[in-house]
Amino acid sequence: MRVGLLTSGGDCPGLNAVIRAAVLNGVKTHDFEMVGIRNGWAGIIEKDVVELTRQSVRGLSKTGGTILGTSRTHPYDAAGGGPENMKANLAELGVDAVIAIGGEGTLAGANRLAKDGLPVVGVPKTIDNDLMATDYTFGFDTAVQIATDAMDRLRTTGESHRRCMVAEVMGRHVGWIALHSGMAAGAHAILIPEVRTPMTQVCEWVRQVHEKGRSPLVVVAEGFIPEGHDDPLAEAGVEDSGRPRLGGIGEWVAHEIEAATDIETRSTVLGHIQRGGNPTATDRVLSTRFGMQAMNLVAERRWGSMVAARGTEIITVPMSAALSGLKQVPQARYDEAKVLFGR
Ligand SMILES: Nc1ncnc2c1ncn2[C@@H]1O[C@H](COP(=O)(O)OP(=O)(O)OP(=O)(O)O)[C@@H](O)[C@H]1O
Ligand SMILES: O=P(O)(O)OC[C@H]1O[C@](O)(CO)[C@@H](O)[C@@H]1O
Ligand SMILES: [Mg+2]
Repeated sequence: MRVGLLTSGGDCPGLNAVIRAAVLNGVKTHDFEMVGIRNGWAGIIEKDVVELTRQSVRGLSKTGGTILGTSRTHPYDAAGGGPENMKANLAELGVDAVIAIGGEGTLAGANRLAKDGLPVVGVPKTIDNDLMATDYTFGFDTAVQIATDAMDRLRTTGESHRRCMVAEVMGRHVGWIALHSGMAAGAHAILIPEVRTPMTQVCEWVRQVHEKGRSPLVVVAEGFIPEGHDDPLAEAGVEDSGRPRLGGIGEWVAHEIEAATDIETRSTVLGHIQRGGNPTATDRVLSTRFGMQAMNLVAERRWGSMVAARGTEIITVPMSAALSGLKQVPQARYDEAKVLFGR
């Protein structure tokens, strides 16, 4: 069999480790030939592929980004897309199966294509960790580690000046990165999209900490919805696809805190730094196990299914299971963290 791999949606540390593991397992266990499909679904539409050999994936698991490139090309709406065109292109390229590595948008497309008769299996990815049907996605641990390191640094400069420091982290719809990095760094308040924490409460926590002679650290997820607003702040506007480009909440929160408490406050946006660079060891292991198992699913012709993590096991679930909603931070997890807020 000749198997194509593609990465689609935002990049994420661990994508290259998935590619390497899938290729090694495909070649060594199943005697498959492997090709990389460039730039997500666009590579099938444009018939843009590259041979992947054992040598070409050597040393990849420790590297960030994706060697295949990525895009947000829509497999149905893009010119030249649609299941019939894509089937014909795969046949022309001699590709018998596709492993699609992506988030909920990519998996929705992959699921639809599988229903329309394309031989596709999925691998879930996102730093946000918001996909249902899997306990964790690779990239999340790396993002949390980067954010925690950054907050440790914010705390030493904050303590020196007795300032309040606000860190804005990624998390479009859910607050997993904010919750875990904030807890790891000993934050005095964590604000997430799932919980409408009032600013009076945040300012109270900040005051309590400052009165004890400490520098308060406030962590806010980019998707946190501030009081008086119906949606998260998107100061950079809206993309062509209609998706808001989030950002600005850290500055908003800092301004509110300073105005209400008179405590000098600074904000930092961690942004794409959280998605760049080498994956942590934990993410390399998860990605490697996902990549190997995805190739086993191809060998079993389990089209429409995807790999997932449950506890310490790698399991197989229907792709539709990842699309039934977002995996939000449960209220109980937020309440648990709240005990640590304030003084
Ligand atoms: N229901 C759908 N059916 C087919 N294609 C879809 C669907 N939803 C989204 N897509 C396509 O998949 C692309 C990838 O989705 P998206 O941009 O949300 O990234 P993702 O894979 O979810 O990763 P992330 O959001 O974590 O960056 C979208 O840009 C869009 O072109
Ligand atoms: O890289 P882009 O297209 O600006 O996307 C940013 C979004 O991607 C993610 O990193 C992952 O979905 C979100 O946390 C963030 O809102
Ligand atoms: Mg998405």
